[in-house]
Amino acid sequence: MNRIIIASKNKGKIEEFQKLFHPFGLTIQSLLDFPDAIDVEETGTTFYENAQLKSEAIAKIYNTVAIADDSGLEIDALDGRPGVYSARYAGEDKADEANIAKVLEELKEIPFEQRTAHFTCVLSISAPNIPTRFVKGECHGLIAQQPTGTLGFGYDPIFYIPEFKKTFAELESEQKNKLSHRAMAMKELQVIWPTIKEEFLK
Ligand SMILES: O=c1[nH]c(=O)c2ncn([C@@H]3O[C@H](COP(=O)(O)OP(=O)(O)OP(=O)(O)O)[C@@H](O)[C@H]3O)c2[nH]1
Ligand SMILES: [Mg+2]
Repeated sequence: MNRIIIASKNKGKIEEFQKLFHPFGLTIQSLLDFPDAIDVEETGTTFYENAQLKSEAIAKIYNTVAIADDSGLEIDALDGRPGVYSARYAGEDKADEANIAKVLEELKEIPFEQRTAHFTCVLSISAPNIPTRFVKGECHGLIAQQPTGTLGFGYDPIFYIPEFKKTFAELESEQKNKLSHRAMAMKELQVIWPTIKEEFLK
């Protein structure tokens, strides 16, 4: 079995995974290829719990290897918010602009150098009747005072990387895919991939 399903409906994530999985030489599908796919309820309180809910549900339904990504932005001055609630921070319709506006409003009194934050990405890998495995990645930066850039998705226009003097939304996908939280989690996945391949892709 050389097909895996990314248990996600987020177009931004899926585009990144199509590139990040390129070296693995696998056929990558996502829930966007299955228009009737269920919405797995994210009832967990951690990235690990939510990723596991998504990958286990999809692995079971499609009888295949499924990888889920649960990720979010953790801002120090906001005690880690929006965290696991990043997608729906400003409401159930998951609107990126409204989420950004809410974060900027909450941080308006906080000086730039104190706006430290990081993205976290937890990937869970599931297949029927095999215990789920996890990898995690982080990427650290600062929250900008206004949105800049048009690339990427989510909070990318306000996530500023001091090393590049650019937000994620100003970086080409090749650059973001070298340093992002998702890229760091994929690096870990690459390390355990030989074992997983033996166990999961029989
Ligand atoms: O600027 C960003 N650049 C990123 O690289 C990134 N990664 C995650 N996020 C935010 O965190 C939520 C995840 O929530 P989440 O893991 O539940 O995903 P989701 O609900 O969007 O899709 P799904 O994979 O669950 O179908 C997303 O919606 C985004 O708001 C990002 N924002
Ligand atoms: Mg989600």
